[in-house]
Amino acid sequence: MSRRSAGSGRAMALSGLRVLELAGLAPAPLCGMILADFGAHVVRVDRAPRSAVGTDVQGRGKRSLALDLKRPPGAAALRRLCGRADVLIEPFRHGVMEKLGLGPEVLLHENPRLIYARLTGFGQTGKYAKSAGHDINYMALSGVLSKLGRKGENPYAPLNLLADFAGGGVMCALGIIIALYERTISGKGQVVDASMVEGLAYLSSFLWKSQNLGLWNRPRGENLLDSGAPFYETYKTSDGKFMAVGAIEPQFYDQLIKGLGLDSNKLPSQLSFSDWPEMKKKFASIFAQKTQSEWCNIFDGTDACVTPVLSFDDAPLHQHNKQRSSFIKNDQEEISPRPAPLLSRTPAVPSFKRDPFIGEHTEEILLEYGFTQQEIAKLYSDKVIESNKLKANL
Ligand SMILES: C[C@H](CCC[C@H](C)C(=O)SCCNC(=O)CCNC(=O)[C@H](O)C(C)(C)COP(=O)(O)OP(=O)(O)OC[C@H]1O[C@@H](n2cnc3c(N)ncnc32)[C@H](O)[C@@H]1OP(=O)(O)O)[C@H]1CC[C@H]2[C@@H]3[C@H](O)C[C@@H]4C[C@H](O)CC[C@]4(C)[C@H]3C[C@H](O)[C@]12C
Repeated sequence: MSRRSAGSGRAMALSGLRVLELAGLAPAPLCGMILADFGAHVVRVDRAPRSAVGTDVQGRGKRSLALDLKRPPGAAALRRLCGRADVLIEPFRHGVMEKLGLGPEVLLHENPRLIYARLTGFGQTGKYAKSAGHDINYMALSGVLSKLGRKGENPYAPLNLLADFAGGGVMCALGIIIALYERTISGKGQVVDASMVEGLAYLSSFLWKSQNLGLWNRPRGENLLDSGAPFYETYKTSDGKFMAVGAIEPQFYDQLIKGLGLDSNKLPSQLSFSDWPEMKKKFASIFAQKTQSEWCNIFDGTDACVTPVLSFDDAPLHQHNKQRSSFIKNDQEEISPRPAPLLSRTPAVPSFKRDPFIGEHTEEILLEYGFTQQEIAKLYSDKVIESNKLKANL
């Protein structure tokens, strides 16, 4: 397969890599989208019979094949596809793939080079391996949720960003890349058991390993980085917007104090925990006196570590983000973040086309993977695959 991405003419880091992503909820689609953004040929294997609408809003750069895995010819078709793929991403709880006869021992036996990535909440073993769950449950089990939240309040889940996407989608992509690198040496594939509980726990290594520093020994919401400190907080401005303050180091804290028009000689020391609640009130009353843009005029260009809290409407329009083209607009005028990180020679070149409809590429994918027209016709007549050309052409 070409080392160049279709349409862009530029080489991408993962060009030529064949990925099969079994359609799932949120984390696996992100994992597949990252690989696609960096040049992999990602096929999303959707369910047939297909539902009226898909749930994948992260289908950028992917193609869709609609296949009924519950029927033996459908499972057999996936086995054949896996025979020619580099990576399989499966997002079901433990046991589902085995029940379909598509467990790792089967697929790796047929293609020993396959990277079989299993992206789950609880992992492949253990008491909860077969239990349903969502981001908040995985966060809870990792220990991390207990650290999140304001003083006196219940633990608070910051959307489904941490377990689903950081500990799940991104960690799984990392596992796949590590396994692919190792395959260049051994020639062998392997199973990646990507548990979101463990992915997030690993991500929180800093919290675990800094416990002896005394950074977290106060109750939730009363520590340095968990909204306890006045210099690591958000503050409302006079126009109802917010500023984010992260002035941790003394030299940056001094600049914060200066920008707020305060005299450091008349204030308690920065790390006087008992004064933090009062200092917060003081900072809040000062921030409330000016608009967000007035505060930006004061703090931009300083090292006070003060930035505006931007809405989704405002973030793409901010001068800094515009200067780096940090957000992109696709052919449907939808705005989303540009893939990160930026690679100097082989950056990601995200697709600007709309996401695929379920089953839009069924036939072309099967042909590409070596199925004959007769075999495809049989799969159609057996109702094992579906095509969605009509909708795609509307
Ligand atoms: C954004 C919303 C999603 C929120 C995410 C949430 C916060 C999360 O945490 S996601 C992470 C969930 N956990 C995991 O992924 C861990 C691993 N997986 C699991 O544990 C489980 O899969 C499960 C618990 C998540 C689900 O369990 P379930 O019992 O359903 O599934 P499994 O046991 O795994 O088994 C799967 C079965 O399916 C069969 N299968 C699979 N593929 C095929 C196939 N090709 N053919 C045939 N059969 C197949 C398989 O064999 C298994 O069968 P058995 O059970 O018999 O063994 C979004 C949630 C809803 C979205 C909205 C909605 O969709 C409507 C709109 C749609 C529109 O397009 C977009 C807007 C929407 C409003 C949409 C918006 C968002 O996407 C949502 C809100």
